[in-house]
Amino acid sequence: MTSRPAVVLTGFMGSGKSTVGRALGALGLDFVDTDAEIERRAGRTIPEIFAADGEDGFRAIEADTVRDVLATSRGIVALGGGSPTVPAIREALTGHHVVYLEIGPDDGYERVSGSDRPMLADPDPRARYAAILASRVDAYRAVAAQTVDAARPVAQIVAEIIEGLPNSGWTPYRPSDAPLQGENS
Ligand SMILES: Nc1ncnc2c1ncn2[C@@H]1O[C@H](COP(=O)(O)OP(=O)(O)O)[C@@H](O)[C@H]1O
Ligand SMILES: O=C(O)C1=C[C@@H](OP(=O)(O)O)[C@@H](O)[C@H](O)C1
Ligand SMILES: [Mg+2]
Repeated sequence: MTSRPAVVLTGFMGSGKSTVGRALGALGLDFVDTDAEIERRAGRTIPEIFAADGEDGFRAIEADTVRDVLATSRGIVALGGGSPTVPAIREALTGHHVVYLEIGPDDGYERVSGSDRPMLADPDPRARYAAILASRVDAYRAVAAQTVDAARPVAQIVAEIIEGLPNSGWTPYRPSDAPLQGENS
């Protein structure tokens, strides 16, 4: 049993951190989405937190929550897209198996357009999406141990992440691992 999360997912909004994290977790580990954990702790939605406390207020809650989750999770953790921009979170990510789900501005925007993500509340959300993504790419790469092309089906992304796990990492349960009846007789 590792003493850390098996996988920590980073990447921009729409790269599929929450979706891929859930799919990885379904293979046999706990899954924590730090945004969901923020909402649970605050008793407010992320748009409500941004509206009341601004982005700085949200980042402060995010820093506390992510640090706690990294210290306690032994499973799959999906971060919010802005986590690697927060110095305290970057520091806390040191030594973790961080996987960067890489998505381009067109593919990524198609997935989140029309959502209520507060960072995209702008008269030109497509341009804002591209601008924030460009400003964060270096931060994602800096924290990542593995980079995966996220513009592909979820099953392929999951398979590539499993292949990239360090030896000491989690070995997912696959039904094909189970001995066939009568195999050893
Ligand atoms: N690999 C994928 N292929 C197609 N659609 C995807 C993929 N990954 C995520 N999505 C869809 O994109 C949207 C955003 O995904 P989500 O997991 O919330 O991203 P993130 O947590 O990185 O912001 C969701 O509607 C989800 O179903
Ligand atoms: O990129 C960002 O700054 C944010 C991304 C969101 O998470 P997802 O990346 O899961 O959409 C959420 O944490 C918040 O709205 C801020
Ligand atoms: Mg998410």
